[in-house]
Amino acid sequence: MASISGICSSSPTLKHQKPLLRPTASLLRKDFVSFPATRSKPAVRTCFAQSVVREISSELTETDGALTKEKKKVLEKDSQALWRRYVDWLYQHKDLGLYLDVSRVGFTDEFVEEMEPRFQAAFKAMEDLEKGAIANPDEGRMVGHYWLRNPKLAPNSFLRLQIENTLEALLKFSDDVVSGKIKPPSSPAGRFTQILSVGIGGSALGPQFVAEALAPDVPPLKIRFIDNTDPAGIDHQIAQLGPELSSTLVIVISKSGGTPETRNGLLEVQKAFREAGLNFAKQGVAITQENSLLDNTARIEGWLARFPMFDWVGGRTSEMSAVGLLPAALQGIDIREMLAGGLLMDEANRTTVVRNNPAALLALCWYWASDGVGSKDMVVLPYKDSLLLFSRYLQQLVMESIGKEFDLDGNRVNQGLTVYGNKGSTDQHAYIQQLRDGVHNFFVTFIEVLRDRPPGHDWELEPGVTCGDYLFGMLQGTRSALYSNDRESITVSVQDVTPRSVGALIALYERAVGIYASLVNINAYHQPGVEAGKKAAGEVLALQKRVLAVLNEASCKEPVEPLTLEEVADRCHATEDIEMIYKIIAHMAANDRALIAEGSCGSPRSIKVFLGECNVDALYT
Ligand SMILES: O=P(O)(O)OC[C@H]1O[C@](O)(CO)[C@@H](O)[C@@H]1O
Repeated sequence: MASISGICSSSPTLKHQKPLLRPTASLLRKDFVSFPATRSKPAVRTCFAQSVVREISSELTETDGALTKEKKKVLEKDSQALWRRYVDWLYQHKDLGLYLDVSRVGFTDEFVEEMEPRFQAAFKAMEDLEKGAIANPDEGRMVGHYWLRNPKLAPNSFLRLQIENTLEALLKFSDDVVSGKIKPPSSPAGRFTQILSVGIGGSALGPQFVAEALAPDVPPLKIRFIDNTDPAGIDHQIAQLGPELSSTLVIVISKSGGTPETRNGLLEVQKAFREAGLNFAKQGVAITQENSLLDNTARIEGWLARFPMFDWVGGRTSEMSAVGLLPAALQGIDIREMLAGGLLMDEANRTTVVRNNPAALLALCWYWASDGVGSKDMVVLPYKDSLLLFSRYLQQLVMESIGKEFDLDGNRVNQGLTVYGNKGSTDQHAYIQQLRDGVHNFFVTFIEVLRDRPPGHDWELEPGVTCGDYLFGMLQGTRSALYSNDRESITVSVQDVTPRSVGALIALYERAVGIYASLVNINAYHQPGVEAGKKAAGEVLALQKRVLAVLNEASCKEPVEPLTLEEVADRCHATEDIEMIYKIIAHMAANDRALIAEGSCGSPRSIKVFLGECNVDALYT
């Protein structure tokens, strides 16, 4: 007898598949009648390059020496043309100290002109959204994250007061926790020292990004995250807390209040509290929609505090709601400054002049670079360690918003914009080789931070050069190297990583996503595709329960009746799910679930399986 220790058979090697041709892309182009086929970006960019090439060929008639000289002259001309483009298109927000350089994206004036009606429609849609239109038609919801930083914009005084009161309440709660006025019941520390945030997706990514970007080196409360239903990951977080569990404020975040991963995280943490003899309720905080399962649990169990997540704020745009603001405030981050940065950026994004509207400029570049169908990926490269998680945060914001099967008119479009990235210059030693020389399927967004270190801390590690100068040089060098090989890039520059600039960056991308969604005519604010995976996961767990019941029945027989996989599937009335049944059994066997299998795990057909013990009670339930 052998217990199966996992899925032993090697999975079939996936044949390399050619990327799907994009019927939708050509469809879209056809639909877009004002867009002649000649619009194609490579042609236009060649055009820009060709003017230089023409100059080269007319001048390269001399000897080798003269040729070199002429080449140099031409290169200067090229750089001057680039410089003109840089200056012409550079966007600057003076108050925020934020710059947006789109000069290394090759859109033409004609393209901008042709896109103008679409932009005006997008601006109008955004205006309506801010006034409270049902901008998420599938879910019949308003979309109000812009009101969070300017409650006066909310369409009625009830919503305005909800926002203002929540902000006041969470600031007061945070002050009381940090000052020790609100304290854990049985901690030797006498005050909360740690936060354990339990949440997933939009209920984790914003707080994670902001903590990494802005938390001081010695925050009043340190933060950790449980953002998965991986038991080993959860154990690790709890183990790392050790005795400080008694001074840990557990913030459970879930808009719906019913996300399984978050529920599991909560149950695991509550178990750890019980085992440590601690009263979870006195250390638990819920951030969720009113009357959700989580809200009701927290209310009935008498948790320390509850804060609302509003119906009209989506998970991926919730960083400036209680979801992001409470953990940030508890870490000593100035959340009013974050909101101020968001507000200033929102104001800038309300102009209907594309070249003066930073979010529209981003959307313009995305459309140009990816042909409005996601034909190229967006690589996000912040050259600053503290912005490491910005790319991961943007991944959800952009991909969950833009990745849609249908457009607003019900046409199948399979839209998307793939986002990935990590940080520079680290990634120069990982995948930038491919970006420069390999498959041309991306455009880059550099995030540049001008300030290297706080004033007074810098030093020259070689004459005239600091460590930060190297980082700067790496960014500029990579930007140039990519451009010289026809790879497009956007550069967003901020003076420093501050609550204000981070708030502005979040607001910039939230708006860019909204505008881009309008340009490609999709609903950015729902996520129907995620439901399919959740539903399928639920079905797997339901099948597992049936498998266990069948095995239990056979194992309670005298003598025990080992079953083949076919027999299990048959008795579960799930012959079509035999592969899944094999996987369920293999997974249970790998986890000491009193399951015994005979046969070779490499040949599933030979396996016979039964339970190590019979649960008589379960037979009759
Ligand atoms: O906050 P909730 O309801 O737990 O949802 C978590 C995440 O799950 C999703 O609904 C789907 O991934 C995201 O949109 C959301 O941010």
